[in-house]
Formats: sequence, C-alpha cells, structure tokens
Amino acid sequence: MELVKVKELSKDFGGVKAVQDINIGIEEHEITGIIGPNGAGKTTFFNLLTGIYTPSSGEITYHLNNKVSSRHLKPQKMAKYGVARTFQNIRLFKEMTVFDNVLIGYHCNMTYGILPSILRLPSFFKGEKAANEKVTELLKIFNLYDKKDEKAKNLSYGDQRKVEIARALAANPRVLLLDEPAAGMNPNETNELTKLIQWVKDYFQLTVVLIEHDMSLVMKLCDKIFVFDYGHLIAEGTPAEVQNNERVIKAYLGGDYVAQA
Ligand SMILES: Nc1ncnc2c1ncn2[C@@H]1O[C@H](COP(=O)(O)OP(=O)(O)OP(=O)(O)O)[C@@H](O)[C@H]1O
Repeated sequence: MELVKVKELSKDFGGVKAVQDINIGIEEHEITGIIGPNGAGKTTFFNLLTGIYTPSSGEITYHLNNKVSSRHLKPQKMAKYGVARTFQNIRLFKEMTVFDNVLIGYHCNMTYGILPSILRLPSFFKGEKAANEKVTELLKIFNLYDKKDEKAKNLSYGDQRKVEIARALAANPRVLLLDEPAAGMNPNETNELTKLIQWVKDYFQLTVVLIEHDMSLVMKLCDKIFVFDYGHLIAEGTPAEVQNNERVIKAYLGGDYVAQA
C-alpha cells in the first residue's frame, strides 16, 4: 500500500528549479532511498514532504490515519500526523542532556494539558512515567543509555546523529524521514547505523525514507531507490536496478562505484 503519493511536484526558487515534476509513491513498511548528486533537489524534496516548503505546483498526499495533503502540511503538525524527520545538519539542543533531547521528541504525544502539569494531577504523573519509559527504551536501543546525562554537545558526531534519530522515534511516528543519517560517521559507525535502521524499522513497523550519499548504507538497506538529478527523477528501482542504470551511472555513481558494488 502506498503511504505517500507525490504527484507532479515542483518547487522553484526564483529561476532555480530545485524539484521538477516528481511523481512517486512511497510504499508502507519499506525503506525508500532518495539519492542523487549534490544540488539534485533531495533536501528540497524532504522539505516539501514535511511542510517546510510549499510546492510551486503539484501535490503530496499522506495516507495515514487521515488523508493529509500538501496544503495541510506544516512543520509543527507533522509529528501529530505521524511523520518525524532528522536533518542534514544535526539540530540538537547542545546544552541539554541526551535524555532531555529525546524527551522533547516525546512531548507531542503527551495527552495531558498544562493544567494537570501545574496542579500535579495523576494524569501528569502517568504521562511522565510513560515518557520516561519510552525515552529509556530508545536510549537502550541506540546504545546511548550510559550517556543519558551527558550534554549532547559532548557526544561524538555519530552518537549525536543517533540521538537525533531516537528523538524522532520518541514521537511515535509511522513515517521516519532521515536526511543523511550517516553523514560524518566512520565505516564502523555507518555499519552499526545500517543495522539499527533496519532493526527499528521492523520493530516499530515504520516506513522509512532516507537521503544518503553513503552507497553502502543505501544499497544494503533500501527496498526501493529514487534517483534525482537537477531536480528531475531520472531513475527508480531496486538497488540492483539502479546500480545498473546507465543514466544513474553517468549522473551520479560513476564507473568506479559499479566496479566496487
Ligand atoms: N532556499 C533556497 N533558496 C534558493 N535556492 C535553493 C534553496 N534551497 C535549495 N536551493 C537550490 O535548489 C537546488 C537543490 O538543492 P537541494 O539542497 O535540495 O539539493 P540536495 O540534493 O539536497 O543537495 P546536497 O546533496 O548537496 O544536500 C540547488 O541548486 C540549491 O542551490
């Protein structure tokens, strides 16, 4: 079943056509990769998917609990719809602890309002307990529990990326969008992350969409790959299909990559 349908989607910035006439469907419970050279339009596409940008034309439709289409997409509403994301440039609260950074992701799940918090009503304590349990579970999954009281800024780059993913998962999403999750990671960290993404996808029954330049991660993880170049969709298919696509080889991967793959 298609969870996200993108129809004739375009985004212009003045004269720059960042995304042009994209038509794709994202299947539920699959890992979908968006790849392409620098400037191909991948991040712009994510920003359209999460309501940061409004399309110049075309439409995005999420088939979640309710049908949600482009004109209702707003960044602050995405978590409520069941869509969470991470960013290419890590956006943690650097002075806050690892635990509190992940806890923030949970806040949109809190069912009690401000009054129960102020009055310390039972619903407040119940909510706090559930939040603590969820954050603890996620930190253990990401092997970060020992670092829960560290300030985020003191963690390695790889660990900061994991905190960001854990924070996105704390919102209990159905769709997880990862913008270059392995950027800045060494090969061991990338390998660990590759396994983790697969694991959390299965465990939390997620639909994952990721942008990534690291081809080892993309080729191992993705069920389907869409290749962008100059804002256009130039190819789509399984990792094997995409690797052997002439247009992709020319535009992006290069002959060397195919030899390694
Ligand atoms: N806010 C903006 N204003 C003007 N131009 C923009 C804006 N955002 C992106 N662009 C332009 O749109 C094109 C696509 O950029 P985008 O960042 O989406 O590419 P990308 O595939 O994510 O690249 P990278 O892999 O380097 O992150 C580029 O030419 C970029 O300069």
